[in-house]
Amino acid sequence: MTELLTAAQMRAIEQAAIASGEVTGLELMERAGRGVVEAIFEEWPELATTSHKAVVLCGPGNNGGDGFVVARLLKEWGWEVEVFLYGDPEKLPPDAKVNYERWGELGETFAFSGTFYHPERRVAYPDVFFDALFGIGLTRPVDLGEEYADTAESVPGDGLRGNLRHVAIDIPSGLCSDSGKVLGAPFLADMTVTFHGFKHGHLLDFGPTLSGKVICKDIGLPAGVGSGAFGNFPYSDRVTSAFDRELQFDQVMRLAKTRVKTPHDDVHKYTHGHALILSGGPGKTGAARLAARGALRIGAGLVTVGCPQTALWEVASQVTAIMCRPLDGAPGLTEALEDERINALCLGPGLGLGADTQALVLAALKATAPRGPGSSPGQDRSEHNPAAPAPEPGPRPTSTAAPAPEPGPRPASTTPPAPEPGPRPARAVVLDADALTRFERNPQVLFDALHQGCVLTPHAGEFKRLFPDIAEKLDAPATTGPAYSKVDATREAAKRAGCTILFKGPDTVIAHPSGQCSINSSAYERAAPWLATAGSGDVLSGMITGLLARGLHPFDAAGTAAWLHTECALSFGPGLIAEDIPEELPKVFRALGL
Ligand SMILES: NC(=O)C1=CN([C@@H]2O[C@H](COP(=O)(O)OP(=O)(O)OC[C@H]3O[C@@H](n4cnc5c(N)ncnc54)[C@H](O)[C@@H]3O)[C@@H](O)[C@H]2O)[C@@H](O)CC1
Ligand SMILES: Nc1ncnc2c1ncn2[C@@H]1O[C@H](COP(=O)(O)OP(=O)(O)O)[C@@H](O)[C@H]1O
Ligand SMILES: [K+]
Repeated sequence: MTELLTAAQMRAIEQAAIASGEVTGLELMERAGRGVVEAIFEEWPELATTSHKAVVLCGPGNNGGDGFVVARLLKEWGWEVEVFLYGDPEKLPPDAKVNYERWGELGETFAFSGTFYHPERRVAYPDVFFDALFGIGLTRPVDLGEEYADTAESVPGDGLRGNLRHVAIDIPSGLCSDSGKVLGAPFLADMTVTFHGFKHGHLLDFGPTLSGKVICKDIGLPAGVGSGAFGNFPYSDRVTSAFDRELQFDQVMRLAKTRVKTPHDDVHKYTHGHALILSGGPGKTGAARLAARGALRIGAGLVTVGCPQTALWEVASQVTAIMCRPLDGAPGLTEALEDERINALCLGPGLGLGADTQALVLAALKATAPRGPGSSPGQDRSEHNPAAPAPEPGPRPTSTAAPAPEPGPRPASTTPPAPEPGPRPARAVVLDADALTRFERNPQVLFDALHQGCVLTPHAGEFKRLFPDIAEKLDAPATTGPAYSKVDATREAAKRAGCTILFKGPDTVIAHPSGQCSINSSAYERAAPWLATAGSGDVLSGMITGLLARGLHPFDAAGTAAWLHTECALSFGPGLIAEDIPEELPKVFRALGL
């Protein structure tokens, strides 16, 4: 599992390292520049063999300083290098100034004021264009004139680029490192070389589109924000992601191994939980059937579709391993839930927007709310307190399988596993689609009934209906950096709702009211745009429900299901329809060695 950094966290880590006396800012800058050169030679080995040409556009801060280091190293390697500086050399911060001067012993720096034209310009057709304009210090929109915009934004293959490779240092200029939003004219990179850790902005929103491919170079800072040596941020401030397919032996993998597979011989189906998926009426049962298939394939011991009597034959004629039962309205649901073995519910897909849906949701939440002192609905709606210690793992529900022993050795992780964000009640509920939209007029009614065993899975439209003020902040065009991000929005929503929220999209963000947060990125090597197909969200809801039935904590269930959902899409490939997702799970499990 990779930990992602905000600009402020990156600065705090750097400053702590510098203050400790172990490293200087100048050394870090040298390593950063060296990392960029290494990365381009690794990516394009042909660049390392013969002399090539580069243009480096440096900005007024330390990102510009990295650019001067790159210029010097390439010149020493025998390249022709042309350097432009946007800003006043006298005002460069100290480390950048030193590197400006070091470069000055090898070559000239041309002032960039909106044009790359210069009478003495020598490098007519560069092989690499380096963007060292702005990094994590971008505070306002980039506006450097049309010539810059043309150079920065030209799309690969449009004839302007030819063999010219665009390389962004740390983060493409114009991309907000915390939110992935665009501030002014953005730089469109073929490759971005970042340092120490990926930034939120590499994964969110426009981040993947603008970054091209992100390579992270170690610059000798202490490993991982969770290491405790420096940047010892509380869990409530951390964001993790398993976006790199080679990082499979991470927390997601461990969870999948220990919880999806149970290595005991004496288990029976009820030890794997019983999921109940509620369906809409005749002609509207497909979504619930998709969810049910997801729940069963991911490992729930039993899955029942509860539907109105009028839809019973429609459901019964199309399911086999999945059971179905008539279940009319809230009284019917309350009665069904007298069977305490039902430990996970899913409401929303195909449920419709009638009054019944609201009553069903409220009945489900009432019947599943944890009982006993200190466990009333909304108990997780705690105030965000970065100084608070990480929450202790809570007890597991008794009706589920005992956790399996840790799997065998795994590659060294940069961080210790995160503690679980508080206890979960014995019964958990996933609310999706119509179960969310039904509360558009009065979300507070829903929030008052939610409890910490719930997971809400809105897409952007549903999110806006429940959290219009938060969505407005998120959707507002960025005017300053760091801008409000999908991570900020999902965390704020989770705190307000008092439960786990999985905010869907290619950059799915999962947040718990404690602040714990992860991003399931379907970008870069995990890009699977064919997941945007009717019903794929229904399957995801079912997969989360299945993992909840297996006893996972809502935050873990949501993250693990989202990750597996993307894995299924990658494994199947283009042409996928929602029905294919659950059917691909066995193959994905096998590939994971389960
Ligand atoms: N501090 C360190 O020790 C290290 C920093 N490194 C580099 O330093 C970068 C961060 O440096 P800085 O904090 O100096 O920030 P940046 O270099 O990203 O930019 C900050 C400067 O740009 C100006 N600025 C911001 N947005 C602007 C806009 N739209 N138009 C015009 N000017 C604008 C600011 O006023 C400030 O002068 C990182 O991204 C990384 O590349 C690396 O060398 C690693 C070590
Ligand atoms: N471009 C994309 N790349 C990867 N996954 C995507 C993309 N767009 C949407 N998804 C995922 O596809 C699913 C769609 O869910 P949803 O919008 O609820 O659709 P439906 O209601 O048809 O089931 C979500 O899991 C979402 O994260
Ligand atoms: K940059």
